[in-house]
Amino acid sequence: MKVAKFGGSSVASAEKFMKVADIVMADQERRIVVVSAPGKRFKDDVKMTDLLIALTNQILTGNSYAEEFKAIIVRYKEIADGLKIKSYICDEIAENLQDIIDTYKEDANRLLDSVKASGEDNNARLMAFYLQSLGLKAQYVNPKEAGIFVTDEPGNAQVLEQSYRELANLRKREEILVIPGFFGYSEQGNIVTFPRGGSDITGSIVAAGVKATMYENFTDVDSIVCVNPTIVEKPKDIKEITYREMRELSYAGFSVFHDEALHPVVSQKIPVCVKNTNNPQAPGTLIVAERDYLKQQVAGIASDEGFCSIYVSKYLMNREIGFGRRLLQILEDEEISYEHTPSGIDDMSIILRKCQLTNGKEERVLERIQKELKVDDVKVQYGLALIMVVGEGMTSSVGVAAKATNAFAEAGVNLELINQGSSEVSMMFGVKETELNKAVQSLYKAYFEQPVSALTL
Ligand SMILES: Nc1ncnc2c1ncn2[C@@H]1O[C@H](COP(=O)(O)OP(=O)(O)O)[C@@H](O)[C@H]1O
Ligand SMILES: N[C@@H](CC(=O)OP(=O)(O)O)C(=O)O
Repeated sequence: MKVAKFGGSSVASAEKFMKVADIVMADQERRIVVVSAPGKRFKDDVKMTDLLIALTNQILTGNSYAEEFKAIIVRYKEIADGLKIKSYICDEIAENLQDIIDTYKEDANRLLDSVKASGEDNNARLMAFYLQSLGLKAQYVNPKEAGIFVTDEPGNAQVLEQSYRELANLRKREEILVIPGFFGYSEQGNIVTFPRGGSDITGSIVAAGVKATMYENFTDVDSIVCVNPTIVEKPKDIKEITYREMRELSYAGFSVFHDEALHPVVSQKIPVCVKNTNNPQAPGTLIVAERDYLKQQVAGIASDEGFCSIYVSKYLMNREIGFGRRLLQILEDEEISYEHTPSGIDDMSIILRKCQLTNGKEERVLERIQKELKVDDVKVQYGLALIMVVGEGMTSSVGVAAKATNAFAEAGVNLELINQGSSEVSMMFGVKETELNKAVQSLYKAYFEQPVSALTL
């Protein structure tokens, strides 16, 4: 049994729905289909989830939401009309959305989560209806009925273990089951969404629950490529990659697959295959437990902008017991999450996304660090980009790090920070945002265009 998840780009229009149906019909093993809300049809299009967020904002600010509501229904209607399926389904979608608004309009968090979830929910109903219209024995299954139970944190759900037991029952069902991605139900009975891009997570949970032989993740590219394709032209495809490598790369910038979508399938070693809805014959990228890394130690180079660093220095910091804890406590008090904390004898830096320091948090944090920790210096440096070089073979190989530093030197890029050691499969580098492209291009050349020369220990 295979679980096939179709991302927003694969269900964005009637034409894409038809491709999905062909893919489902081409393999009898594809028994469970997980769908996202309609995504972008062209570069500047707006995803359904963003339309739904805009609708919620209008409601919460007390403004008229008629226009936003209409735009949502029009998107579904265009799909339904293109598929020549009965238009009453769109009336049902409109009623369902209005019900959600009326029920939750006094509770901002619940309203937002329920409205966002309706994007996938209504799309799954539409998909099931379409597959039925083609004569397939297909059935929409709500996540509550399927048994997807999650923590009660709006917009940030995590799966509860009991879900896997419940989901196992789906194996007995004979129909093609269509499940909406992106949300589950809390034990309190609330609809709760995963973080953005979370339909990948639903697909993985369902695959683990039914003990699928394969989790197929359909998107709009033939395979995952080893570096951001907007920085390097036509980079190499990744044919095979391990769960650990993929998680690191996803977290550090490969937005094609959600980093939290690996954990559920890892313990059962269910292979994940990322494939193209527009070219399903292409083999795609296989994500597995182990790979032969001797031929290619580095699997990929991920990068992302928008970071900053809080630099703190104090003479004899190393001897001050509890300094690190008190520093991080200040961040915790402000609900700031950080990424890395490289440190020296008298210095420590905290690397975080710059969006974490908005709404006066920067001023408050700096003041408290200065006052409570009596530091010699504290400052924030903006414009930082992080690059993550990831590969299973790296820690057991000589010369992999040297290749990176040589590549930075050749590109004339100054390294702001290096962090290696905590992770067995990655090395992290910080550079100025303005130097990011040069740095990544040079690293790509070093790791993917030159013959493997590192010695294996
Ligand atoms: N390393 C990468 N390899 C392939 N695609 C990538 C990579 N990094 C980012 N992407 C982008 O991810 C997109 C697919 O992800 P996403 O838009 O979330 O798809 P979906 O709508 O199917 O969920 C691709 O179109 C591509 O632009
Ligand atoms: N629709 C949600 C969830 C999701 O996974 O979407 P996509 O498959 O388009 O990444 C979002 O936009 O975040």
